[in-house]
Amino acid sequence: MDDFSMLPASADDDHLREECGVFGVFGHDDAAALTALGLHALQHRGQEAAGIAAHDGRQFSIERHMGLVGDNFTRKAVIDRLPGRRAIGHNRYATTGGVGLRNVQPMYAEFAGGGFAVAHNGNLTNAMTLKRELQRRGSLFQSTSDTETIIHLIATSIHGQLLDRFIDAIRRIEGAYSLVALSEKKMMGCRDPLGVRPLVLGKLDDAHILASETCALDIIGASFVRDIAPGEVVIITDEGIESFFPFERQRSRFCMFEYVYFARPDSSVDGRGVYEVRKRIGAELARESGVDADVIVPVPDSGVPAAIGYAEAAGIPFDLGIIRNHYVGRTFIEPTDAIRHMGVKLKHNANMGVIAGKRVVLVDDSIVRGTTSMKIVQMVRDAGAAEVHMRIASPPTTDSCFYGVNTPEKAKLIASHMSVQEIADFIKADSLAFLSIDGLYRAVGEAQRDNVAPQFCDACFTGDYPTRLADFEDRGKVQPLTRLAEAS
Ligand SMILES: O=P(O)(O)OC[C@H]1O[C@H](OP(=O)(O)OP(=O)(O)O)[C@H](O)[C@@H]1O
Ligand SMILES: NC(=O)CC[C@H](N)C(=O)O
Ligand code: SF4
Ligand SMILES: [Mg+2]
Repeated sequence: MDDFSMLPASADDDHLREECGVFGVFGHDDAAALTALGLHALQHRGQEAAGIAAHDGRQFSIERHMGLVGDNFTRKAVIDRLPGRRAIGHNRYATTGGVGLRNVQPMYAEFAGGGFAVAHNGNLTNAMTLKRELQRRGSLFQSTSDTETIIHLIATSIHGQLLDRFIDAIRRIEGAYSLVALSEKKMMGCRDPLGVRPLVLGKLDDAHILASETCALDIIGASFVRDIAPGEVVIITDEGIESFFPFERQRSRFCMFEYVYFARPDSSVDGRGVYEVRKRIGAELARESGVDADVIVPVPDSGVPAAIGYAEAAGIPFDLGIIRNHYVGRTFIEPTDAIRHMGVKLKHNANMGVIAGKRVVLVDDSIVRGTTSMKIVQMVRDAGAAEVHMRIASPPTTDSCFYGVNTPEKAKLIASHMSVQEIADFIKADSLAFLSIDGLYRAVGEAQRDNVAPQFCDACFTGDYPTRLADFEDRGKVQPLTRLAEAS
């Protein structure tokens, strides 16, 4: 039993988790197969479940499965069940509602005007509030996901045309959303007015493609056309592509953590190459808090580009002093404390030859609860390091995300209640330093953070949320809205 609870809700896991990936193809004979490939490239954004909805000009077909794309969408029989030249897909890591199949996307509904499927990356901060209102007016929800709210808002809109109903719906939701949707005649894409989550437009022959990141265009050989702009709605039909801006223009607030951790390094999101930004982050870190050392060692995988940038700027050799087991996923779930403590060893091991007798600088992208850092510092010491210095390629993570990244609640974030020195003592490092917030802004090409009108969302480092958090403020007053066990 669970309610329609808004994150942070991942009380029992260790790390920053993923978010979601969205993908869509309009106008290609192999639409479903291309979507499966796109989702495979976006697998790092969500590993709990995946789904594809296709349309063949006559009817919709949908396949939604728990687990990885590679385990569910590689068989020809599955792809054959998704006929048509249009398809959208989704990789999920839950942020609102449980992990069960009924919350897996794309979500599908039948409106008076026809079928409609939608895939959402992000998290709505007023979904619970809207859901209560919609239920009072008679809406019957089938899931506990925030995304379903969008469907009910479209269904109950007073407007006639789907585009007007869609715009009506997105004007009522708050928070972060990159959406890809499919109706009988159109594929639609949009980003929330602050552009918190990424969405790019691509082209493959005559087909239009929408994807969370450019790595999903690369895998199918599509060319990158442009980013969808914050607050933009694109409508793709057989006649071509049209663009609408239904919101008042405001300064965008793209998620800084996409650059720090989430996006794939070979992607470009919101106009910047992720790998280059991460290397610049590492260089800023070296300039801000350099230390005498013999070797720079990344904590794989996400610490690697920053460590390369650090090593280049510091003029100290880079080496792979920690090896990662690739058969442990990015989000290995460790259900108990005892197993959790084994967890990091399952994933990482020290490469003794690189470390023994050396003064080591370890570079990781972030510290969430401190579990990874503590284990890795110990591992490197056990491998014979003379000194172990930890350098973190982002500021301390002090606040939870409400915009589609599954973070532990604030109290579980080590930096919410410990100073840098206290964290250094906790992880038993000889020294510890985080990147400054202005260092992070410099790495993405800004002179510094504009504290009056910040150029990015950086709320997990600053607590400065770019939208109101209606549901969270309401928490405690809200009764559970489902009696159905979440797993079903
Ligand atoms: O302080 P903690 O709670 O231990 O979390 C921090 C770690 O979590 C993330 O890595 P993760 O192992 O999730 O993924 P990665 O392999 O992509 O780096 C992040 O890169 C840090 O290494
Ligand atoms: N991480 C995400 O982007 C999740 C999308 C949506 N909020 C869900 O929980 O399904
Ligand atoms: S709070 Fe952090 S992770 Fe969430 S959208 Fe903002 S910058 Fe990204
Ligand atoms: Mg990591």
